Amino acid sequence: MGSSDCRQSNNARGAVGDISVLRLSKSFGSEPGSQVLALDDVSIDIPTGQFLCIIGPSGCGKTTLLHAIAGFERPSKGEARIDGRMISGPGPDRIVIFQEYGLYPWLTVAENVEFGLRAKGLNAARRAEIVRHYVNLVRLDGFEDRYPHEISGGMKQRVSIARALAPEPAVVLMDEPFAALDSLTRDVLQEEILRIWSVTGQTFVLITHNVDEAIFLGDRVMVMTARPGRIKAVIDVDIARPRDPAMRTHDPRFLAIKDELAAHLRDEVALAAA
Ligand SMILES: Nc1ncnc2c1ncn2[C@@H]1O[C@H](COP(=O)(O)OP(=O)(O)OP(=O)(O)O)[C@@H](O)[C@H]1O
Repeated sequence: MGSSDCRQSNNARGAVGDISVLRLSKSFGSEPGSQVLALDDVSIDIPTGQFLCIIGPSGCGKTTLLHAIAGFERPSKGEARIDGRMISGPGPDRIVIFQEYGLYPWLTVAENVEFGLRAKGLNAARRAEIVRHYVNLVRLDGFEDRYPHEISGGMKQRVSIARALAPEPAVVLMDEPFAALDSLTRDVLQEEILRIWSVTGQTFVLITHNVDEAIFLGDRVMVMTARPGRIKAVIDVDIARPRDPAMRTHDPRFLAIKDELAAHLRDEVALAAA
């Protein structure tokens, strides 16, 4: 199965991955005095195939928003929709990739990648074909029979990416997926994720604390305020693709967006710490 086949099969399922968040608020806790307003009146549309990065101070509600889109959290007010349908729980059209790899230690690389396919009613030959494709996509050929404890952290995250993508969800939600990795591995995986996104045509939403990562990856970067999380700014990353990693130090537009983001974040981090 080639990359274009993968994109075709995504389309063939009719899973387009258009997300719409409308006036969404979320509070935690039931006692009036101890309620925490995590998200306040957040609205954003994420069209099919877009790469949106979310950045904001610690505790501002980034994960809560991602979980509302994933269907793990129900909004207190407002709504989130995918392809026009109200999100009321998790579904096969969305997948979350976490910072912790979440691999099954008793399964090999190939078996971990295959795991999400078992519920799809595919025969063993078809599953093996899909596993081969995704193992190749994350460049883990030759490591199919290794167990998680036999591979590096970067490779573990590649496995978790392959496992998440293999069932071909329309939307890929990532919560600081590279935060636990050293900076070199992180740089490599950023390029890998861009390459994968460019061939699959899926909608990607990625939370990060890293301004460079947000600009390098995103079509847009959404900056959130200190809690309660609101949208402070949504900045278009109007830099052509494919993007060269060297742009992070040289490209004037990259550096201008970085300054703009840093200014927004400085204010909010100061508020969060106050
Ligand atoms: N299940 C929960 N019960 C109570 N409070 C919660 C719950 N989940 C999140 N919160 C609170 O909601 C606020 C937002 O949390 P959230 O994890 O979404 O922030 P975040 O921006 O992802 O933070 P970080 O960058 O530190 O990961 C925080 O004050 C957090 O303590």
